[in-house]
Amino acid sequence: MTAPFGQRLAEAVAARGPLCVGIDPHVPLLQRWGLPDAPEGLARFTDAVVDALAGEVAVLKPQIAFYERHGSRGLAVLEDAVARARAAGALVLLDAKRGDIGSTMDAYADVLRPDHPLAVDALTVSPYLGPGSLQPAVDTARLHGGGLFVLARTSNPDAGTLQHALVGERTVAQAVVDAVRGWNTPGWVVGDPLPDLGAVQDLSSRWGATTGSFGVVVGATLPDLDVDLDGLGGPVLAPGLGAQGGSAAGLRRLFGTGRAVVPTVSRDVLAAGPDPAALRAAAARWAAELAA
Ligand SMILES: O=C(O)c1cc(=O)[nH]c(=O)n1[C@@H]1O[C@H](COP(=O)(O)O)[C@@H](O)[C@H]1O
Repeated sequence: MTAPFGQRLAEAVAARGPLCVGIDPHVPLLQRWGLPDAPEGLARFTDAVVDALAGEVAVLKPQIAFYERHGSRGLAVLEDAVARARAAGALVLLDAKRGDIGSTMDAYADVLRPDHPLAVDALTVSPYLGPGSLQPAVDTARLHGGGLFVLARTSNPDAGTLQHALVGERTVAQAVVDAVRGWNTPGWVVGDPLPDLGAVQDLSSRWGATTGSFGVVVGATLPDLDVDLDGLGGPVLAPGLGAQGGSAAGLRRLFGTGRAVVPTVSRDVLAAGPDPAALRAAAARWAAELAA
């Protein structure tokens, strides 16, 4: 029986630090590496990143869009890379931002099953259809020790247009965070009143044996933290470092040092390749800056 994702993530972070490196084979990056924008180029890029970093960082986050654009051959590259990354000890968070009505969501969530061809440890999901639409993914994650990261306050400049909108007295972003807080609380189901904060405070938001398997995405680019993450009970994925302008100092200002934050960088590390030592050095630089 696989241990819950939150526990496995906390262990990986204790062993390797919290940095996640995104695998985003952009066309400009392929060109920079001298590779063709074709499945062969994609495979060489992905293999180099996995070989250099899967034994080093806690989490690798391949973005599925860059593989889908090469059709079935691109997906075959991704399947192979995911299996090799996990075998080398990295947790794989598939960045696919899935979200749909329950029956379809159920099928999307199958990627968290161990017998899926693309079996991963965790998946990014979108709550646009309502947090309740994600319940099948929550159930699958619970059954198979998988994790979910739900988009709450994303890193893009336009994010506040919808995420700051009010539902009742809360922002949309806060409603998403509160739903995830519920998923990290034993026995809570969508539709129940929100758990009393006191009841979840012992579910630490810091790294540890009680780190929950359900996390939120909050961009490292935000000027201020405008959602209340207290009692979340799970990890925060923080993208937007480097290429989008986010910095280690900004991350500390947003989250302090007490939260279970997984900072994630793609282009700013990948641009250092294809030399494996240079890729490792770029990841190590971010890890050191974030730890400072
Ligand atoms: O879910 C994500 O990973 C994500 C959420 C978000 O709010 N912003 C964001 O940039 N991302 C992803 O994180 C990666 C960021 O890449 P870089 O800007 O190159 O570090 C991309 O794959 C984005 O799709």
